[in-house]
Amino acid sequence: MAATTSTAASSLLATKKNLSSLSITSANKLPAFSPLLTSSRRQRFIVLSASLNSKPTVLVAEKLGEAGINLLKDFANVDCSYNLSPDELCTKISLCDALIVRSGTKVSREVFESSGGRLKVVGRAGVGIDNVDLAAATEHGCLVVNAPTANTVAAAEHGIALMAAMARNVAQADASVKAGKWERNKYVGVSLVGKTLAVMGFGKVGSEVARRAKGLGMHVIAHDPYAPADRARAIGVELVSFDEAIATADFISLHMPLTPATAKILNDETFAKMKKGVRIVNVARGGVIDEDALVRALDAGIVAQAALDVFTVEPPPQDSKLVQHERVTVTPHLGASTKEAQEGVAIEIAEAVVGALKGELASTSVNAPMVPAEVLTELKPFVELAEKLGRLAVQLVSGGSGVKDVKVTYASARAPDDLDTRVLRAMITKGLIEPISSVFVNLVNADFSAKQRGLRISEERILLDGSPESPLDFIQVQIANVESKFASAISENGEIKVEGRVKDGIPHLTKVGSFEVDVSLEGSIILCRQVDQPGMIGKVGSVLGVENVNVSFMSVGRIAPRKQAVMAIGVDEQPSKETLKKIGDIPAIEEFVFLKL
Ligand SMILES: NC(=O)c1ccc[n+]([C@@H]2O[C@H](COP(=O)([O-])OP(=O)(O)OC[C@H]3O[C@@H](n4cnc5c(N)ncnc54)[C@H](O)[C@@H]3O)[C@@H](O)[C@H]2O)c1
Ligand SMILES: O=C(O)[C@H](O)COP(=O)(O)O
Repeated sequence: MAATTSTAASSLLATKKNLSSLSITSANKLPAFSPLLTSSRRQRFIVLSASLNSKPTVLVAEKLGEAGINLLKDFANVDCSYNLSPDELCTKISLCDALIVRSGTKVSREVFESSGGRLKVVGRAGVGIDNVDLAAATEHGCLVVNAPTANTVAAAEHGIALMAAMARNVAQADASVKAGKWERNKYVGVSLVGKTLAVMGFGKVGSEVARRAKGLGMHVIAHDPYAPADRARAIGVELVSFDEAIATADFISLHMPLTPATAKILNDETFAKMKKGVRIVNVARGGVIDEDALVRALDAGIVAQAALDVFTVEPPPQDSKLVQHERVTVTPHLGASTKEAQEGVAIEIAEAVVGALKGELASTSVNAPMVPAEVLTELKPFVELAEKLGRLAVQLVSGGSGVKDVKVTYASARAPDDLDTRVLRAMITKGLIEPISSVFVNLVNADFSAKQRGLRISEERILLDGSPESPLDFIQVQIANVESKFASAISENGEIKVEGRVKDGIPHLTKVGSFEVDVSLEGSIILCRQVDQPGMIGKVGSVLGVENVNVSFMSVGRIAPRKQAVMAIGVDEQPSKETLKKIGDIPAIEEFVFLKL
């Protein structure tokens, strides 16, 4: 199934190469982008199985709830292979369309490279995606989705459980009783009520921890540079600076993602700023704490106790000083491990992966724009228009011109923040790149692919008066600093210009250079410039008719009667080279180009 005939939504992720430029002047000289992508980075196209009759294959590399597995099986071949070594994963992946992991599998660049372009989606059955090389996924056009909500409560409950257990020495006392001791004085704890808890990272888990801690009578403050103050206020939590949070807290609970900015955010320097006797809970990621520094802070008495569910290396070495420390309570990354959370996560991720394999946009995508379904439905014909304008524009460029600067103009009566153009830009990029390279472009890798080629795409809005019922009036694509194989496509300002609109749900080409035309963007198009005179439509039409090429649409745009005109002819079939030559031989035809959509 060609991308041009797939649904708009499926063409966003499932894409098909469509090498298509053909012109009598330079049939094989395609315009070069600069710098060119090295061939090793080029990707093969895969048609997702929804458009073929075979089922896709999903590799489930870590234990997933049964409900999720069943959902996957309805749509795909499911290979549950746990505990694969990195090499085994790389070997298997070339046979898989999707991969589902939890936190225990490293989805490295090698995995994407080994997939040979077949892997279309990685599903992280949980929140943290620090085990997935997102940059590599994006470069390979592989969508990454996660299951961000189903384990929130489980993680928050585990954080609270660890905090309470730590404060009352539950784990240590349990071990002591089981060892035959009865040490009531040794395990006197501290109370939670009235204590200050600093929640570091006020996202989904952090907010739920804060809510519960307030219920326990704690004074809760939070630090999160990106959290809205009104959400914190609504829960009765004050947002404070990092330094204030760590300096005033009796308990610090970590709930931020592991990123370059948060790695080892608790270290010697920051421990030194804490209140003596502070207690630390970590159900986020081990890497946010410098674990050696934590041992030093425990030994120095700065940190009274720590309760840890996560570690820099999992499982941690058995002789880890931190794990063995008598004032440290540990669990083996159990935050998300409740029956309820695991069923929820399994369903959430299975639905996201199946949706992505069907070419739908995922609402939990991590490396692609998340566009609500209703917005996408409204944009659907414009998505198609955008890709086709990109395809047409680039095919008008003379070979060797080096496409670098593309300006896209959206004319709309909608307010700028009421029109999400990310999908449109991605589709224009796809249209610009695919006809002249072997790279496939989708919503995930469009910006990356453009950047790789030094292709600068600038966007501009024209705000129109009137009713904003339709999201867009027209889209214009201009390519600057290039020569055209069809000189009439160059507008007054010296740029290749094509413009299109959606009419009755169908994308139309409405302007080429300075010439107004009107041809529906279906099939392919022949553009001819001729001297405006009677009989031209008939002459070209009869050449095509003799060759059994069906004309779907014809439109003539002219500057003035009997002067130059551009004729746009929509054709269902691709005319042979001989047919195109016969059109070129018609005396009044000054130039023409065949463009494949
Ligand atoms: N132990 C487990 O089994 C378990 C279970 C669920 C989640 N988690 C982990 O918990 C963490 C939070 O998960 P979530 O679902 O709440 O994610 P989330 O994205 O909803 O929240 C993370 C919050 O951290 C904030 N943040 C980012 N950088 C920060 C910084 N430098 N300082 C302070 N805050 C910062 C973000 O603004 C966001 O509000 C993640 O690391 C996740 O992987 C662990
Ligand atoms: O980020 C998460 O969702 C948690 O750390 C859970 O990880 P898990 O799926 O490996 O239990």
